Amino acid sequence: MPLVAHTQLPTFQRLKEEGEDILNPDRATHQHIRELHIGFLNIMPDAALEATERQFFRLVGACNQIAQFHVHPFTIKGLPRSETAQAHISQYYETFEQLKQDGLDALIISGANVTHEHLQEEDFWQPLTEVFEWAKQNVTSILCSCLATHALIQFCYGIERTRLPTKRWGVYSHKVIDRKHPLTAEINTRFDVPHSRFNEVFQEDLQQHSVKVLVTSSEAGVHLAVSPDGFRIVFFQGHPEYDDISLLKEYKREVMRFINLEIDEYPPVPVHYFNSEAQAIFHAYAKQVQAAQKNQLPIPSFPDQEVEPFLDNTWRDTAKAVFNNWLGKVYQITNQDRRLPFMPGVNPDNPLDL
Ligand SMILES: CC(C)(COP(=O)(O)OP(=O)(O)OC[C@H]1O[C@@H](n2cnc3c(N)ncnc32)[C@H](O)[C@@H]1OP(=O)(O)O)[C@@H](O)C(=O)NCCC(=O)NCCSC(=O)CCC(=O)O
Ligand SMILES: N[C@@H](CCO)C(=O)O
Repeated sequence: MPLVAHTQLPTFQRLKEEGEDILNPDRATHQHIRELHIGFLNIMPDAALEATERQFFRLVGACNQIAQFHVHPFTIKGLPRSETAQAHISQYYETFEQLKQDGLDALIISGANVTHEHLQEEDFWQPLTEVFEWAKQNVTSILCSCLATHALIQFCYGIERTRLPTKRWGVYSHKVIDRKHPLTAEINTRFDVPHSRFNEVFQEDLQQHSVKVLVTSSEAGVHLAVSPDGFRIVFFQGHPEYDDISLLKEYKREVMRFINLEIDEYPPVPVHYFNSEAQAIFHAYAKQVQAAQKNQLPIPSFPDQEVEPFLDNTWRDTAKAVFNNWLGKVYQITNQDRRLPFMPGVNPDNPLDL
């Protein structure tokens, strides 16, 4: 929540010049205080459906303890769903139709699993672009994670993602390259983010289309970027929402695929994620698995519980800070009527007046 410049203290002016959010007393007394309504389009596969819900709800809830947030989960057609997942959706999710009528201040779109070579061949492509088309006109800002980022970058700017020779998988160090942008204001200038993807969109391609790149990693590429208007679409290529154990679960899935003879090579570990103790445990486990296979003995169970105490979360604080900046800015410019994206006087082509 922004500071109110309730006196002439020079610090207010100085901070304002540095880009800090400072409200003048008149604006502060006339602000229409209300709750924020955030849509959450969950397109993750069944196994991660509820974990992903928790991750994004947690980020929204934990980023700011003062404002009130209503998060509205919904999904789209074109994704395979088990009976259990479908029952969960039917019981607890809202419909896009209803949300269109009620209005949203912000929209989060999760990552997804893909099965086709080109994103436009996925069954969920058309429904996803329908949500996006509506949100672009009616929602103050849309935040996309990983696959949603790839899909919307393709849809908006015609940039197709590129398949990487090996999966980008691990926890990577990042640097803020635009320290003036309100999304990166007052956050750590170097911080970690998990990535988990076979594909990438590149900084030069984004910049050629005037997409503003804010945070990059020398090893993992772009993490955070915004649409040319500076705010209306926020792109995350990494997964700042991941739990401490999310990459461990993905690693376990890959090892299980090896054990079940679905892949030929024992999977590599996600990089910069396991410390030396955890790596030693997994190194020993890989040897045990391969020896058991060779000698046709029972496969020892995966040592996840042994490893869990060694896992660190080195990304969540910054993830919360970015979310807080994002939702704070949404609040400052959204209309009192939640069906309208902007207050009077806000320029949709440059809503933050950058
Ligand atoms: C890795 C798995 C398969 C693990 O799921 P499993 O059901 O096997 O897990 P499990 O070991 O049986 O454990 C079940 C418990 O763990 C929780 N759990 C499951 N997945 C979790 C996760 N990712 N993070 C944290 N917790 C998780 C469950 O809610 C459940 O908790 P309770 O028991 O407490 O209820 C899943 O998480 C998954 O499918 N992840 C999504 C991977 C993915 O498709 N990502 C795409 C995004 S990547 C992208 O968008 C770009 C794609 C690209 O470009 O390549
Ligand atoms: N953007 C509004 C808050 C939401 O009603 C204001 O600043 O008055």
